[in-house]
Amino acid sequence: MSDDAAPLSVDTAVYKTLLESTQAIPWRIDLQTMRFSYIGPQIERLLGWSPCSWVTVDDWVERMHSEDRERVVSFCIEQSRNGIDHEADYRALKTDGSYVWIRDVVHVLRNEAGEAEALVGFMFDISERKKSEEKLMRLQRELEELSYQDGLTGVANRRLLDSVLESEWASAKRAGQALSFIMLDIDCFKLYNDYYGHLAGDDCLRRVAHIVSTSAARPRDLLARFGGEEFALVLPETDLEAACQVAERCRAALCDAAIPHRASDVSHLVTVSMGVATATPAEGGIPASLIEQADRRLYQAKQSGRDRIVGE
Ligand SMILES: Nc1nc2c(ncn2[C@@H]2O[C@H](COP(=O)(O)OP(=O)(O)OP(=O)(O)O)[C@@H](O)[C@H]2O)c(=O)[nH]1
Repeated sequence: MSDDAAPLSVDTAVYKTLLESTQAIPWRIDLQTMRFSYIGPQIERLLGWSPCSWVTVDDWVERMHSEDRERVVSFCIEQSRNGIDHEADYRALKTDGSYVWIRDVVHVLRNEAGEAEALVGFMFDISERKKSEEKLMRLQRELEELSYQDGLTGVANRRLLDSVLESEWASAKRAGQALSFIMLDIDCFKLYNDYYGHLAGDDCLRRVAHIVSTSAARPRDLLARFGGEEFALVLPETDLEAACQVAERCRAALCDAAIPHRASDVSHLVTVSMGVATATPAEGGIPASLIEQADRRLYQAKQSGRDRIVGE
């Protein structure tokens, strides 16, 4: 601006016009009476409530989603009492019963003596932003789930198995309880692929995964694809005898499913071999030792003819 420019005339009407032409909705609350001394007319376009229906702070509180109310109101009261500018996100009720996400940006106004005398603020409609945030969070969750899932069978993958085994090992150690692990391998699966084709092999893997998952049904039991045609079951708070019973259930369920395997050396149906191991984790032990033991027993099951369970 040049030195000889005319001074700007400060006109309340100009400010009012400016304020009321923004997307954001301005408001003012007198701290002594806790009443609205002003609210922009835009509020009616956004929520449906006419400006004259915003009388006291209770109108603001009552038109807030009940799930947000306690958090937002206590936060805003606390900040206002301490004379701190603040922001709060909440869902505001519309006259049609739906809700709009609002971000309220609040500034504490003080008198000349420095005492807080009013709150002024702007309400911003952040519904679109919230929708994008929620979508992003949903995508993130899906991505997380996918990164722990075996793409072919839909059961947990090796990564999730390792992390669950680690945490179950720690909790078994704390509680002094048994933790069991079953390693399960489909018999003569190479011959299955050779005979029926790789796609049928994939389908067989999916069916076996489903059957085994229904045989170990406690909430903390975990079935994972260990790799190739091998699956693993983590069974917390389960001793060897109970784990062998779970293994037996898997075998019986597979037998009931009667998936043909004409090329098998063992049977005319798909069969599995299993190695079962149990530990009561102690100081110094590691989860990998449980996998190794189950793997050794699985090898014994294969060596001694397949279609069997070795648990000791
Ligand atoms: N269809 C399909 N086959 C797979 C997959 N992953 C591994 N395999 C096959 O599984 C077969 C495993 O063969 P082997 O390790 O020789 O074991 P096996 O033929 O089951 O013999 P035993 O375990 O000794 O009874 C191989 O032919 C792999 O190609 C998969 O995702 N889909």
